[in-house]
Amino acid sequence: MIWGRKLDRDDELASLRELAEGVHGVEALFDEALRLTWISPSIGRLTAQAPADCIAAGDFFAFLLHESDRDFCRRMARQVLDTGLPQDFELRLVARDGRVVWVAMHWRRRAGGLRLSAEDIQARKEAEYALLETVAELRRAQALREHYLLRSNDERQRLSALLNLIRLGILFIDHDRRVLYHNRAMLEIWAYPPATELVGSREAVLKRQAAHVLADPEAYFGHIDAVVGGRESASEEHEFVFADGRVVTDRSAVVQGGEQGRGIGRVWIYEDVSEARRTSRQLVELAVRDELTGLYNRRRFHEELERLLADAERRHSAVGLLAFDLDGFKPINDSFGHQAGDEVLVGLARALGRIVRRNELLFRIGGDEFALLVPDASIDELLELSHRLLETVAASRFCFEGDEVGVTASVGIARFPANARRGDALVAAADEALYRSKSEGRNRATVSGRMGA
Ligand SMILES: Nc1nc2c(ncn2[C@@H]2O[C@H](COP(=O)(O)OP(=O)(O)OP(=O)(O)O)[C@@H](O)[C@H]2O)c(=O)[nH]1
Repeated sequence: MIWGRKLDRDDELASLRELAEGVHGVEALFDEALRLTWISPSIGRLTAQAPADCIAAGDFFAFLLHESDRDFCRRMARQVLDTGLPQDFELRLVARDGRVVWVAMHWRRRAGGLRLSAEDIQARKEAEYALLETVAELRRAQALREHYLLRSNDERQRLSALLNLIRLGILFIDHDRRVLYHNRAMLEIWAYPPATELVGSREAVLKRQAAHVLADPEAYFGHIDAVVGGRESASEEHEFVFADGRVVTDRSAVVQGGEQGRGIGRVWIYEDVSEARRTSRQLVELAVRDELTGLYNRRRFHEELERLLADAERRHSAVGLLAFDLDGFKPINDSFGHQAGDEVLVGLARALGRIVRRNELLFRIGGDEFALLVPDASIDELLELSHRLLETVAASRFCFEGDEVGVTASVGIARFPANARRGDALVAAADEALYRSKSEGRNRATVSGRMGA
């Protein structure tokens, strides 16, 4: 029987060897001390080591296995020896040139030792590594995207807070003429209730509101069509007026970006300039008004004179100039003080303001000198006006320190084009006539005798 068993084992070994020579994977046999007793030639293909060298090395584990896997593999092999239960696991061999080769090992008990079948899984491991690398890459990309998304959300929040604080109205319209963004100031300027949400609304919705609140909606829509239809990427500042009197400006620009740089829409910026316009009007008024009497001053006199003469030249009409100066004004200053003189000037300006017509312009040229410009006036009308003026001045009475005082005026009359064709010559002609009134006794009007030149 013993012989018979030995014969069986030898036969088995022989046939196993024969089989193993031809198979692709590695087959190996170990004795009870875990010494390698035989290994198939295919180990050469895997590790470039000859079977005889593997056996001669003594310690299979130290000779062929990756350093990190040796202890584990020894432990498992011993376990198979002890328990008789087969074990499958994957680990790394190290080839002669130092290359690492992954193999799937199958250890099982056999009479007198262990049998190992190992299969090359390097290609699968590489595929797995590549897959893991791709997954890791994807995760990194996703993490990066999430990071940027978070940052862009933060950025958007910051921008939106900023845009809601500024006083400029901002409206962003996309290519389909829908609202993409607006800030709070835009709602205020266009008189929407504060919580109105316009994002997604069509331009037609905005036009309905505009028709409601603008002084001249049609003119404004014409402007919008011209800007949008024009080729300009940025529009000039345009001023328009609301029905409630507010003055607003708009500007717009195409926002670049999107596919092939065709622009992603148009941004409109609105500014309520009512206050600024009011202030600049007031400043202009201040510059052309006499501070004491509130009448137009010398500067405005010259502007209006030139304007009226140009107009009369075009229309072949006349312009009358009444230059007048108070008589006996200085003694009021001297007797009752400058303040009293001021009151006389203010009182007379008020009284004279009541006798001039809408188209006649009254000026304080300086000191106690005044002027009246009268468009389209005949000489008779100018004389008649001069007498009313003289009467008004003479009839004005003032009371200082219990004394009633008054002044008179001397008037010089000149006409365009009869006495002069230019502004400075007309002023000189009127002054000349005024001087004559003074020298001939005051409180009178004299018509210029100059010939127009
Ligand atoms: N209170 C006051 N006096 C002024 C002002 N501007 C000029 N005057 C004074 O007005 C006076 C003008 O002088 P005149 O024209 O010689 O005075 P007048 O007494 O009317 O003399 P005639 O024109 O020759 O009749 C001067 O005493 C100036 O100081 C002003 O704004 N307020």
